Amino acid sequence: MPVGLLMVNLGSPDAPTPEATRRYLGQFLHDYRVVDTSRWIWCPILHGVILRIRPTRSAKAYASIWGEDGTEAPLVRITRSQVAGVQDRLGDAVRVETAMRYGNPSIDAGLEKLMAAGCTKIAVLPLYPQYAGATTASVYDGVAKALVGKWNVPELRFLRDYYREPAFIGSLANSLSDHFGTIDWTPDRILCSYHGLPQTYVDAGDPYQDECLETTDLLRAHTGYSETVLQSTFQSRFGPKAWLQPYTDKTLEALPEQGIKKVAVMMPGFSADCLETLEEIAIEAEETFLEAGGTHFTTVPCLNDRRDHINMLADIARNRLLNGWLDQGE
Ligand SMILES: C=CC1=C(C)c2cc3[nH]c(cc4nc(cc5[nH]c(cc1n2)c(C)c5CCC(=O)O)C(CCC(=O)O)=C4C)c(C)c3C=C
Ligand SMILES: [Fe+2]
Ligand SMILES: [Fe+2]
Repeated sequence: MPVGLLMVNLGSPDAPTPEATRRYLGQFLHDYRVVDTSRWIWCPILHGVILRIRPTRSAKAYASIWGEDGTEAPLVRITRSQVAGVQDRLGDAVRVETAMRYGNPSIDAGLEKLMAAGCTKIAVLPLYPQYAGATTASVYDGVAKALVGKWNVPELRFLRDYYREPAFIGSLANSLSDHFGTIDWTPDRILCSYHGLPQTYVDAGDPYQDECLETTDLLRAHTGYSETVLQSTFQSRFGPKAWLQPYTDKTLEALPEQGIKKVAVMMPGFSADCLETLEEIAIEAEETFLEAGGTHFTTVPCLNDRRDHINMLADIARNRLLNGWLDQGE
């Protein structure tokens, strides 16, 4: 019997339409790990305002980045490619499946496939380098929920984070130098832009901010870039509360005034390109920076299906999740 590996990312709408985006956002924004406000307060806001307005706006943004073939969102397509690469490296003893925390292919469907293939041991690899309650822990919840009511639950292992892996930091550094090989100018500043989180979540004990800042420290140590050149910022603010700072958009607006006119943005918290990297940064943030007086802007692609990234994911699956399981002749 093979052992199972479920690789999980956040998820996207099934299509870049307001209806599909409403379904996806409705599932996403009902997750307590994502929005912890009392449902007496949150549900009227969510159903009465957000799910009426945001799906149309978000669907337009999704349409601007949806692939040429139009079948799947970039995040889902890239995750499938990562899964195929990891499957290739791990061989037949491991059955690897793709899952999304929200939308499709769902965690329920991924686990069903693995169990139907006879996997009684399943490892879960959330594709988030840094832990956050809103992402990694939510995957734990999604897996637990999918097993409610099952008589025969598999043996389970989860990966919590992998930002400290030298091969992860090495892949980020390689992706940066590969990308710089494609442009004919040198950035004055490189932003490491991480998805934000409400400040209250971090105050309550979420270690996400520390793990992001440590990722940038490790990358500085690896590349030799100074604190002034390689800087951490936080993007994708949602709602009126304070989120982790400095904000990426505000930083980009302010940099040209300080004489910093050539900027590169990389996103070491995203394992695959998605709406937040391809639209918010590569389209919106570039526009913000150039309008504020910047002259050169470039977005470094996420690690996606780069060979060093896939090798790293296969290695951490083998060494930190599947260790011991593969030797048992299962
Ligand atoms: C990488 C880590 C992520 C964290 C941490 C995270 C927290 C978080 N996100 C929202 C709200 C939204 N995020 C949205 C998209 C989105 N978020 C992540 C990753 C993290 N989110 C990814 C990879 C994506 C892209 C999905 C895609 O289909 O490409 C969206 C939806 C898009 C939109 O309408 O703008 C929302 C909403 C909150 C509230 C939160 C922390 C509490
Ligand atoms: Fe609701
Ligand atoms: Fe998000």
